[in-house]
Amino acid sequence: MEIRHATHPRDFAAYGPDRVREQFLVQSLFRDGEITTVYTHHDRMVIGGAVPTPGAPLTLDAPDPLRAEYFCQRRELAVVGISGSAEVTVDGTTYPVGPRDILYVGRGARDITFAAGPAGSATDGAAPVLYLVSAPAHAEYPTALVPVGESLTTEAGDQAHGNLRTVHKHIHLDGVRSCQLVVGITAPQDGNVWNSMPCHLHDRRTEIYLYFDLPATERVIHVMGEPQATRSLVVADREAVISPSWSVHFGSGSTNYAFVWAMAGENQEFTDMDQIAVADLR
Ligand SMILES: O=C[C@H](O)[C@@H](O)CC(=O)C(=O)O
Ligand SMILES: [Zn+2]
Repeated sequence: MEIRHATHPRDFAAYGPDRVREQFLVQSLFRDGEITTVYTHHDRMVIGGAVPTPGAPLTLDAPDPLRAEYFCQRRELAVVGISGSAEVTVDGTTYPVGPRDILYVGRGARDITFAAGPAGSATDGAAPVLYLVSAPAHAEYPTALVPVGESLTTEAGDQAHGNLRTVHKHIHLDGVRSCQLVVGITAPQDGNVWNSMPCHLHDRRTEIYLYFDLPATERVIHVMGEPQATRSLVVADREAVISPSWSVHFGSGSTNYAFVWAMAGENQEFTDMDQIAVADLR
C-alpha cells in the first residue's frame, strides 16, 4: 500500500510540475491479477484497483498500514465497475458489478472477493476492472448495489459552455447511505469536454476523481489548487487525482470521457459547495 501524505496549500504553491504529479496524481492503479491500494492522509481516504482474471478471484486483505484484522473493520468501501463484468462477493452474497454500477460495502464486512463475471456476460467485452474507494466509518450501513440505471441521474451544464454532462449519484444522502462516502459518476455528453465547470470548493470534504473511458491517445487537463493559484496536470485514462479540501477540481478533455467522483469528510451535503466564478480563477 502506497502512502500519500497531506499537503498545505502554501507548500503546494512552491511545488514544481513533477512534485504536483508525485503528490496528487495516482497512476498504475490497475494491474492484471492484482489489487493495488493507495492511502491518502487527506481525510484518510483509500483508493484502489482490482483486476481479477478469469478463474482467479482476488481477496481484499487489510494492508499492513491499516493495522486492522480485515479491510472493513473500521472502514466502508465503494466498489465501482469501470469496465467488463465482475462478481463481488461480500460475506457470502454475490453482486454482479458492471460498468458504472457501484456496490457500497458497509463497515464490518469481513470477506470481500472480486471475480471475473461469467464467461459471455461481459457487457462491453472487456476484462473486468474495478475501482475501490474507502473512508473510515463510525457505524455500519447495509451493503447495497446501485446499478447505474438506479442511480439518481441529472444533467448539468449546457452545450454553449461545452460542459453538458450527465451526473449519476449512487451513494449519497437521498440514496444508498454511508457514514462518509458520497460517490457517483459524471460523464460529459458527446461534443462536451468540461467537468465541474464553473468550479467549486468544499472545505469540509476531500474529493478524488478517477478518469476513465478516455481513449489511450487522449488526455484530460485537470486543474487543482486554490482558486487564485491554479495548476494543471495532464491526466490519462484510469488515472486518479486527489483533491485536498482547499483545492478546486475541474478539467477539460481532448475529447469526452467519464469520471468517478468520491468525497469524504465533515459532511455529506452534495450541495454544500462554494461556487467560484470563472472570471475569479487565476
Ligand atoms: O462536489 C461534487 C463533485 O465535484 C462532482 O460531483 C462534480 C461533478 O461531477 C460535476 O459537476 O461535473
Ligand atoms: Zn467537488
